[in-house]
Amino acid sequence: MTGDRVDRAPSAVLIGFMGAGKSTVGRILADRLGVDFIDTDTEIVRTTGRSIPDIFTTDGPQRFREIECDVVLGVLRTHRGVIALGGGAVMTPAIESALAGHRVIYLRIDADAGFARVADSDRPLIVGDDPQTRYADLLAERDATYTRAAVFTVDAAAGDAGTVADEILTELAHALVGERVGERAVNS
Ligand SMILES: Nc1ncnc2c1ncn2[C@@H]1O[C@H](COP(=O)(O)OP(=O)(O)OP(=O)(O)O)[C@@H](O)[C@H]1O
Ligand SMILES: O=C(O)C1=C[C@@H](O)[C@@H](O)[C@H](O)C1
Ligand SMILES: [Mg+2]
Repeated sequence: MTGDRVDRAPSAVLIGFMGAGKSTVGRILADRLGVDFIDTDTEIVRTTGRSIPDIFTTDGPQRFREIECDVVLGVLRTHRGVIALGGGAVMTPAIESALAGHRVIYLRIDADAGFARVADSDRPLIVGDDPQTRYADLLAERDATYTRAAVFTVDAAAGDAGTVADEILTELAHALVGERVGERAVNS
């Protein structure tokens, strides 16, 4: 990354499956870095004036992904703080491509721990018959994409949300040193 790139990029982008803690940890991370936090799911609700379950059930998953893509690409262009992406955002190829070169962090959760965190929620992809199997299948389908899109992976069940945020801070410090070394090599 050049110096200009670092100045204009978000500080960090959190990705991972439903319940990994992107929204919760992202807010703490932003606070500790002293930067703003934005959650693209919240941004979708704010800009459409509708709930995510409503968009999914009324307009369908494809329309949700189109809205999500517009929101995420816009946020990546303009936000300088920490960004938490919706759990399925990276599965849209245009979003995965747009993440290249950013400090993308995969919060990895296993299926049992992750499902326990979201079982009582209204997340539209885990309603209906046998949501636990659906959760595990979808996570297995997506894991390789999350891993590929990320600069590093953090265990989302390493401790409470503050502990996970601290893990990320440690890894980010290493990544930043790598970026600075890369910059010096480019500029020398
Ligand atoms: N490290 C943690 N330990 C225990 N519980 C956690 C941890 N991180 C998050 N949680 C809890 O798990 C639940 C889901 O967290 P959160 O909404 O942040 O996940 P998410 O990754 O943003 O999910 P989604 O993709 O659906 O937006 C919340 O109740 C949150 O308090
Ligand atoms: O994993 C997913 O596909 C989703 C996760 C949530 O963050 C929301 O973006 C929505 O419920 C879809
Ligand atoms: Mg979230």
